[in-house]
Formats: sequence, structure tokens, C-alpha cells
Amino acid sequence: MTAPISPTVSLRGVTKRYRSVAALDAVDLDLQPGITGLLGPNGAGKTTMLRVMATVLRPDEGRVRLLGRDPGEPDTRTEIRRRLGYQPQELGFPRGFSTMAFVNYMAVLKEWADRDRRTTEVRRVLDLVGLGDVATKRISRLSGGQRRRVALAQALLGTPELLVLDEPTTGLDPEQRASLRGVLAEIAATSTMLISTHQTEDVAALCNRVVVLDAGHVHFDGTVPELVSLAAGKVWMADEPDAAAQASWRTATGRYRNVGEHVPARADLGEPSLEDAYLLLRGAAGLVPSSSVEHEPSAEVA
Ligand SMILES: Nc1ncnc2c1ncn2[C@@H]1O[C@H](COP(=O)(O)OP(=O)(O)OP(=O)(O)O)[C@@H](O)[C@H]1O
Repeated sequence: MTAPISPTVSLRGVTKRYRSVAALDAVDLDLQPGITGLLGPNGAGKTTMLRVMATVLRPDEGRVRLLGRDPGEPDTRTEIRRRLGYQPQELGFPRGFSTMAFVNYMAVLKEWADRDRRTTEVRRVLDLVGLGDVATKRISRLSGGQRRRVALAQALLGTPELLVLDEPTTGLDPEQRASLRGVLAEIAATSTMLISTHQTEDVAALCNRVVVLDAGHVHFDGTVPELVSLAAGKVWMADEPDAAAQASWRTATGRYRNVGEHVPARADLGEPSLEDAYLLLRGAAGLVPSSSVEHEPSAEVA
């Protein structure tokens, strides 16, 4: 019999409060190698969870193990940080730095002492995120999407065993998102990756597991097909929006996608998507307005 693989990340009863707000409330979660998508509405606690996993925040209560170690101990925390990559939601860049100079600076902080090896690694991660052509350009002159990719590039230095990425695809155009998905999928073959996102399409394309947070609690934890199955038999394509649907929007074909328990008249059953299931799950929490949304939503959900 083979021994069970110990999780890369283990949270037990993790609670983090900001005054009266419990951003995380007694959360239990184990992460194994592969990509886990973290979904949830604004304020659900996603960034707080990522910051705990990136050793940036200490929880008020509970036990955290990262890469089999306790980040509460200063020595082991340093050891964990050597093997961890973190892309925060917002990253401040020092004034006047070029793309290459900034990522090189981060590589120095990550103890890449050998200059040649460091330069090779910096070039590698810039190429990976498609920034090789703007390596010498000042970060202040880059577009918003390019800046997010600089933030991602520094997280990828050294191909860390644990990667914590806060909305890595936000602000990227569709081509960039598609190419980034390929890069992340390749890295996940050897890493444990947690990606916070509002893009259900990214979760469907990338993740083997999905966790939905809501008000500091884990509301769903399972595979992508398991979440999608919640919407089976509850997606109806019709010529009109259904007022009784939990959510309804016009699609590219001109027909309306009606999601919910109610079966509208003259409707065809549609193939459920992760977005449908997420909306239903959110509706179950009483948070999705039942009024019809008469526009095509982006794949970004809140
Ligand atoms: N530094 C802070 N001080 C006070 N409250 C905070 C702080 N950081 C987060 N919060 C609160 O904790 C809760 C969770 O916030 P968090 O940023 O973790 O959510 P999120 O799911 O990442 O949201 P979003 O999708 O908008 O990024 C929210 O109620 C937020 O207002």
C-alpha cells in the first residue's frame, strides 16, 4: 500500500479578523499539487487566504502548514519563502525601474547570487509571460496588463513548489489570457498552485479543483465537473428572458440563457457551464438578484 501524499498546504480552523469582520472564519483546507481555483464574491476573503498562504499574514487562530512546515517559526518561514512564489493583487513598483531591472531586483532578494544564472532566469520568466520585448522599457510606461505580467514574472522566478496568484489574468486581453493559461498549466505539472480569480472560464480551463469562498467560509470544495453538475437540468435557452429565472442574459445567438429551477415555456435544455453553477451556488446563498440581467455577462463573476 502506498503512503498518502501529505498536502503542500494545510489550513485547520484558520480565522483572520479585521475588527468585527471575520475575513476567514475557521477555514479547513488542504492543497495538493495541481491548480486549485479560488472563486468568491468581492470581500469573500480570497486575498486574505492567499496572504496567509504567502506568509504575509498570520491568522488570529488556527494552524497553517506550508510545504510541510510551520510558517509561524522565523527560520522555517524563511525556508518556505525560498520555495514560494506570490503574485499579490496589487504590486507597487519602485520608481524608474525597467521591467528587467525590477525582476532582477526581485531575483536578488530571492537569493539568486550568481549573476549569470540570475540573468538567465530573469530572461526566462520575462519570456514566459511574454514581456521579453519590453525588458528594457520602464515599468511606468507599460500598459496595465503588462504590469500585471511583471508581477507574475517575479512570482515565477525559480519555478516555486508553491505558487499563490491573486487574479493573475485580470486586465489581460484574450490572447494574453490564453497564452498565460498554457504557461500556468505547464508549471502546475510540478507545483501546487492556488489562483484567486473572478474568471470562471479560467477555472474551467485550468483547474482540477475549485474552492468557493463566501463570507470567510468554504462554501464549495470539489472538482470542476462536480461544481458544473450543480447546474445540470437548470439551464434553459429561450427566445425571451425568464422572469422566474435566478439569472437570465442574452447570448451571442440572440437567445436568452435562463438559469434556475423554473422551466420557461418553449425552451431548450442547455449545456451547463461553470459560470451557471457558480451563479446557482451564489443564488443558493440568497445573493444573486432574481431580476433578469439583460446583457451578456463577461466570464467575470462577482
Ligand atoms: N487590511 C484590512 N483592514 C480591514 N478590513 C479588511 C482588510 N483587508 C480585508 N478586509 C476585509 O476583509 C474581508 C475580506 O477581504 P478580502 O480582500 O480578503 O476579500 P476578497 O475575496 O479578496 O475580495 P475581492 O474579490 O474584492 O478582492 C472584507 O470584508 C474586507 O473589507
